Amino acid sequence: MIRVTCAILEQHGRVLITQRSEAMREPLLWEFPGGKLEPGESEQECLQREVEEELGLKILPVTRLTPVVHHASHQSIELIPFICKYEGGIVALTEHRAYQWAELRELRGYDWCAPDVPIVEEYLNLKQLE
Ligand SMILES: Nc1nc2c([nH]c(=O)n2[C@H]2C[C@H](O)[C@@H](COP(=O)(O)OP(=O)(O)OP(=O)(O)O)O2)c(=O)[nH]1
Repeated sequence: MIRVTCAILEQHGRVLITQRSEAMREPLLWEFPGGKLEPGESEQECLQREVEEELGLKILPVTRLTPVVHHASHQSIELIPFICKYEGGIVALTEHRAYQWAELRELRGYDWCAPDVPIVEEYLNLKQLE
């Protein structure tokens, strides 16, 4: 099982979401930035490293939400979400096709990677936007 962390990065009541590029697996779907856990790394360290690599941003993971296990034909992943605070930097995309600071009420309208769907629901539930 591949373990992947992802950041629900909040700022000014919006959340940063990223669109996977044509070159990535799951092309053009939306996700929360993050990536695979490396040996010896904590989940929070992984997230800080990945968001710095992918977006050039400093973040602080604050609240861990419920991990989602997803079985696809070629692999199984455990996607581990954290609500995160922005700490610094300006967005500079290195891998993704696009990003959006999405309003919470718009979040359900994006074409998400399958494992992200329950995470969006848990997050909106937490924010009382059912
Ligand atoms: N980062 C991220 N990956 C996600 C999400 N939802 C989801 O299904 N995934 C999947 C897509 C990929 O199969 C896997 C993460 O791989 P990745 O390619 O983004 O991570 P990485 O940068 O560490 O990997 P690599 O390209 O170096 O091999 O998890 C999500 O919200 N964020």
